[in-house]
Amino acid sequence: MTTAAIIVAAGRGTRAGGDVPKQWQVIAGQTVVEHTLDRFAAHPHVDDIVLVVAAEDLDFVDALGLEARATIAHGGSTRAASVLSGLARTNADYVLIHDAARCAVPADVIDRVIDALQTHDGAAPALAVTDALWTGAQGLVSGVRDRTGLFRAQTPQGFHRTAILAAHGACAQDAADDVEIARSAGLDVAIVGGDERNLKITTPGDFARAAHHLEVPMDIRTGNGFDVHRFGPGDHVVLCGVKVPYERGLQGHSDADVGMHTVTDAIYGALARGDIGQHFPPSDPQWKGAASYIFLEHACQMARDMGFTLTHVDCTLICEFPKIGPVAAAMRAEMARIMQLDVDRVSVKATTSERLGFTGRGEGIAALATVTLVKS
Ligand SMILES: Nc1ccn([C@@H]2O[C@H](COP(=O)(O)OP(=O)(O)OP(=O)(O)O)[C@@H](O)[C@H]2O)c(=O)n1
Ligand SMILES: C[C@](O)(CO)[C@H](O)COP(=O)(O)O
Repeated sequence: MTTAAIIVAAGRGTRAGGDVPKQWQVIAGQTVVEHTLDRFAAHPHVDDIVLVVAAEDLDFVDALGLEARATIAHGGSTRAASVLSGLARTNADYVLIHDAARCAVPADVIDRVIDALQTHDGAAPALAVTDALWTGAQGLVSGVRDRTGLFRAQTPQGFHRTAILAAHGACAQDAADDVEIARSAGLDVAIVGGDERNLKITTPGDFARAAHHLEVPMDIRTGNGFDVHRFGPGDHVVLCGVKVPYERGLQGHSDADVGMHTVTDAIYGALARGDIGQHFPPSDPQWKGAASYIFLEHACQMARDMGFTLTHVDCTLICEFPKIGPVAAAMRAEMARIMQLDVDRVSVKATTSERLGFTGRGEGIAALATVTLVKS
């Protein structure tokens, strides 16, 4: 059995307000329609998607490249007409008719509708009314109604395609939803569990409520860096942006700031965007003697451009001399300034290698770094 989602998005959204109809407004990083498409595209039992849009909204479809994500159908002046237009564009066995404006529909609601279609002509999610129900007039409560057996209807409303197509054909007037049309044709429609997150954006306040339910997956990345520079003639070294007097200097094409290079490489690593040599080739004369903050600022800007926030940096310098302890606070402050980070998110520490190896013999300085980047 095949299943198609028919997402109706041809309304004008008059109650929601805004410069464009609600389904084309952006919440949580993308348009309402794109969130809704994501939900159905990610569902393992949905084989096909038909998106029904108003003819005057085709520019949005083009701009967002939605033809690549769904079959596009043209909507009508009523919701029922839009549904009928969508039904004409699929041959699937089951159809799930869904409001584009319910953009946070959870996958298990879709599951329950599809499951119930194995034993019913139709199935739709709903929530039992739990609040007391009153009638009112002139600002006063005029009566109480029994809430027993009352439900708040949601979508997707699922049906055997041929059955709902025939029901629409036989229904002369508009209806609130497809369940009403199905029932007027005598189809049995099962009620399955709905979900409060499956709200329909209807009024302006609903945008923030829906955005709250859209789970934007957090992307957390760590990157590591390692670098070595050899000692040579000189009277100071530059480490993590701080000039430290010493009897020798570090050799390198740039200012040889081994700490800053290591952190820069760690950021490129977390972004999977190569390394410092790739962005600033040693063969390029313009970087001869360059201050290394240029490299670090480039990596930080690249992270921002890719939507990441740098949240933490830990850099370890490995050397016997010069002693790092007295200048570590200045190094943290300078690194934090360049990276636009709070200083309590920047660690610079040092260790010796117990006089072992090239760092132990005082031939050079090595540095290690770990950084954390977050996109949410
Ligand atoms: N002629 C129509 C009317 C509505 N819809 C769609 O049906 C869903 C539910 O309708 P509703 O929330 O009432 O949307 P609008 O008609 O756009 O809202 P309003 O009544 O505030 O103008 C929405 O996704 C809407 O885009 C549609 O495809 N075609
Ligand atoms: C289909 C529906 O979402 C069920 O709750 C609803 O009927 C759509 O539109 P309405 O105009 O807000 O009733």
